[in-house]
Amino acid sequence: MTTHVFIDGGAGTTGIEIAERLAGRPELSFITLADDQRKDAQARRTALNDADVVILCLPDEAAREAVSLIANDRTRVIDASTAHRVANGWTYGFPELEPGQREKLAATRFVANPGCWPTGFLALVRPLVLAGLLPAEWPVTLSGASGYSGGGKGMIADYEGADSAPSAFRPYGLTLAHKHIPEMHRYAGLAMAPLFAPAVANVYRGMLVEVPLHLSALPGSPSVAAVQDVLAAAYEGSPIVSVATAEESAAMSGVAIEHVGATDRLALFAFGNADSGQVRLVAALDNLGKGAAGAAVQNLNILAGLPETTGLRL
Ligand SMILES: NC(=O)C1=CN([C@@H]2O[C@H](COP(=O)(O)OP(=O)(O)OC[C@H]3O[C@@H](n4cnc5c(N)ncnc54)[C@H](OP(=O)(O)O)[C@@H]3O)[C@@H](O)[C@H]2O)C=CC1
Ligand SMILES: CC(=O)N[C@@H](CCC(=O)OP(=O)(O)O)C(=O)O
Repeated sequence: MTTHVFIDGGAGTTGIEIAERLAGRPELSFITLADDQRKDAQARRTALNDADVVILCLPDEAAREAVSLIANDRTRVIDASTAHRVANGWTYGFPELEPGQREKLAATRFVANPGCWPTGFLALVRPLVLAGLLPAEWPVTLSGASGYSGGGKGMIADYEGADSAPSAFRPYGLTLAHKHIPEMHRYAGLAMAPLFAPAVANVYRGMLVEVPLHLSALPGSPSVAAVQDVLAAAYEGSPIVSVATAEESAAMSGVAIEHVGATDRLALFAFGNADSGQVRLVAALDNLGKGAAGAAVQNLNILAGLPETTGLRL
């Protein structure tokens, strides 16, 4: 059976990446709009209602509008924006979040694709909370750097425009109220919202997310090896998420923002020091891969009952 797919916002950075991943898949057919129709509400309404699955690659307001234009009880939605990530009636599109999440996604009509930063953060922190190694009450901080394509067409123009003079490394989110905090707070299962210190780097794509922890101050003073074991067990057998072994991490002198390249992989590390009882948890991903388009395609596969990695760049 053919699944009819409409990518609303298909001319944008994430939409183009998704279309590239879906091209040539015989089990899918695509509804497309001419360039002069892609922001026309009537044309979008028709496409949104004709599709079996729509993937929204739009600013938040346009994503909310798209959902309001759906007037049937059949079309399923994968929203790449921030609009519905903590909204009632939506299922968070991170299948690796915890046991059972994949099954919830397979059964839902409305999927909220995670933000790129939360993807790295939740992959590192959620298993530790579930295992009881990190108490829910613990104050957690994350920092990191993103490629500038994370800011979509607008930020790409800022970095690549003829008159632009981009900074090599630029911390932002300085009001400590970044739009990704609510989803990180909720889905990590933390009592306190994490303190988030993001930065944008002068590279097109790629992302590093880091969570430092004083293990010696945690209840029971868990070892670096215990952290490593929990992460390895959480993603054992995953074709997408990898956890470097202690030996692999010990042999590394750094992690590049380009570590996974333009793929849909998510690579996790626990760099620790047993003497100091400290660990730096690091996630490396492509903000446009597992951070956006790869996750949307993974979710589409789950909704359609297809092998989860079909079309992914691994
Ligand atoms: N870039 C990333 O790394 C990630 C992005 N996301 C999210 O995905 C969504 C898309 O982001 P991104 O692709 O980066 O953004 P872009 O700015 O690159 O693309 C957005 C697209 O939406 C189009 N658009 C805007 N308003 C409307 C409308 N009313 N009707 C139809 N089309 C419209 C734009 O048109 P036009 O071309 O004319 O401007 C553009 O093509 C956002 O919500 C973003 O936050 C999520 C995770 C990561
Ligand atoms: C570098 C940069 O600006 N990145 C974006 C996040 C991109 C992303 O994850 O998209 P959503 O906006 O859909 O969550 C930001 O921090 O707002």
